[in-house]
Amino acid sequence: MSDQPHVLIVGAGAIGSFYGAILKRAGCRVSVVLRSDYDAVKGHGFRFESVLGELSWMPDHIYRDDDVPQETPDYVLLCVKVLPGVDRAALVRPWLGDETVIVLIENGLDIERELAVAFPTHALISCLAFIAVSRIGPGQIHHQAYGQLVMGNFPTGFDAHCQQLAGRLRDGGIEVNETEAVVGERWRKCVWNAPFNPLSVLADGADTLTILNAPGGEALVRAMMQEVMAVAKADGYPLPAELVDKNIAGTRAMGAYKNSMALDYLHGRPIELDAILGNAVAIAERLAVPVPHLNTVLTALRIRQQ
Ligand SMILES: NC(=O)C1=CN([C@@H]2O[C@H](COP(=O)(O)OP(=O)(O)OC[C@H]3O[C@@H](n4cnc5c(N)ncnc54)[C@H](OP(=O)(O)O)[C@@H]3O)[C@@H](O)[C@H]2O)C=CC1
Ligand SMILES: CC(C)(CO)C(=O)C(=O)O
Repeated sequence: MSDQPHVLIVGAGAIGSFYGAILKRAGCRVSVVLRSDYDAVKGHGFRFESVLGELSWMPDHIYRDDDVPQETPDYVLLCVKVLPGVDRAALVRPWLGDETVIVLIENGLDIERELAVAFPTHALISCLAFIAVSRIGPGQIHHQAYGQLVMGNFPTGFDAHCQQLAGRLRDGGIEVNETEAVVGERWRKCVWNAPFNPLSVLADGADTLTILNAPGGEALVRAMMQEVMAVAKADGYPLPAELVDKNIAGTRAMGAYKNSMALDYLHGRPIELDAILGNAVAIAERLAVPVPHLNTVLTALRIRQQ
């Protein structure tokens, strides 16, 4: 791998263009594959308003979906929404060389398997993003807060590719927490996402405090968190009992917040219901763990989606 790694981002929306900006300022060559934002980014690059200061940047290469790559990337970052009917393996396949490392920065549970099965000889890195960032116009991004990543190889480990990528992200100013058990970290994050993201949609785009302060709201969130923790434990990833209290206190301290699913719903975009809640319920069914609250919320949203 070269001293100046080449990173290609498939799905350079809010998350992809943000971490692309960080890697660019850390000295990587960073290219993107774009659809709707192609003309805007070709014209003026990505424009950022960020709490980290000036992050606007111009990619080294800007491709459309069906272009032929001009150089083989060391890392392909996949940052599309995880939605039914989106063949994520097909999205990355044309851009991979034999040695290219696949990196996922996406929400959800059990979302790595599809890529691991399609590309068994490629190193696969899975990342969880703790950040508030959104695309506010073509090639225009608003980064409101945070930015840290949790990173590890799927299914386990933290290899030299992780070391190199984490080093570059840290050079660019981002905190990266290393994990040898990224699946357990996905469960930990899901304890927060599985109640708050779907409930915000059922509540018509509500923020976190509206959910918690509604009569019975906090009790429902707690019940859903407990159920996710029970499934995680049955799956081999026990989480500390105090995580629920910690999540509630942390969410209250953060103030009113609209998560990524609330924003998708409010903008009329598809929501990642299966990746975040459907997969948790599917694993619960497989492991015979009762999850009545998760099931009810999932079903209510599926009815709504129809
Ligand atoms: N935003 C946030 O604050 C957070 C997001 N996440 C997670 O990160 C992931 C990415 O979310 P986010 O960046 O917000 O989503 P965005 O919708 O902002 O970005 C997704 C991008 O993927 C692009 N895309 C989809 N299909 C293709 C394709 N075939 N070829 C090229 N580009 C494609 C979209 O382009 P187009 O416009 O053409 O559809 C869009 O630019 C999700 O899993 C989300 O849950 C996690 C934590 C926080
Ligand atoms: C954790 C949080 C709330 C933001 O990083 C998220 O995952 C989301 O908005 O879906």
